[in-house]
Amino acid sequence: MLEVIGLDKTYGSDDTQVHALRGVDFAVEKGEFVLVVGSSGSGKSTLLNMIGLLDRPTAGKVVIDGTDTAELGDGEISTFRNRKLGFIFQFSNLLTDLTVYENIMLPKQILGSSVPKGERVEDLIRAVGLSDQSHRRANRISGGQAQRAAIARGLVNDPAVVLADEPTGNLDSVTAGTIVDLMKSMAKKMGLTFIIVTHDRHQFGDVDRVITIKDGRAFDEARVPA
Ligand SMILES: Nc1ncnc2c1ncn2[C@@H]1O[C@H](COP(=O)(O)OP(=O)(O)OP(=O)(O)O)[C@@H](O)[C@H]1O
Repeated sequence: MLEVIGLDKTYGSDDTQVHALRGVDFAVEKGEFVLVVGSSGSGKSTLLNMIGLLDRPTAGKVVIDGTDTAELGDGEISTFRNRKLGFIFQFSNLLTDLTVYENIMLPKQILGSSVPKGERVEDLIRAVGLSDQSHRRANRISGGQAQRAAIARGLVNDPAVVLADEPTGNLDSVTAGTIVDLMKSMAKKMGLTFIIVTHDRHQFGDVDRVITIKDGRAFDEARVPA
């Protein structure tokens, strides 16, 4: 489903170079629920940005659902990203003038799916527990409800891989727990592959895999060098 091969990322020019990723290799199977952890500045967001095709690596490649994304031109990348990837951020980033329903529909509209599959969207909204909020404006709902809407928006195009950067980082611990439960249940129900960057590994309980980033290198949980 996802292969990260020899991924390297260097920021800046000669005198001020930061080598953020150094030969990162791993593969994730369909349906895996994976956490990416590591101390501040270790390279987690850089890795997520490369997998999310928001930035290009200096070397190496990312293969998503059989497509070598290094081969995609700049024009093809955004369509591929909208079709294959779902994003959930720390802040829900909803458009406050739109309703919950309209926010959730946005990725579908960007993709230009000619007729919105209304019924499936309704199912999704029900599954995230927002049926009675879907016609409220996004600025009239709570932080937890906004993150539920952001999850639905991230899943609406039935992505091959869902990428989440600190999805519980802005929530109190009780609400964060409900959001973790929701992501896990949606992953199971829809057979989705999740890759989640978090500072709070324990909030997530049992997961399929934990990848630790240390100084730009990736390690499986049991093998992180001291
Ligand atoms: N756009 C950029 N330009 C230059 N350096 C950058 C850029 N983005 C990240 N870096 C540097 O790359 C390294 C890795 O940063 P990154 O944001 O990936 O770490 P992180 O593990 O996500 O950190 P945090 O947990 O604090 O968000 C850091 O040294 C950072 O300063």
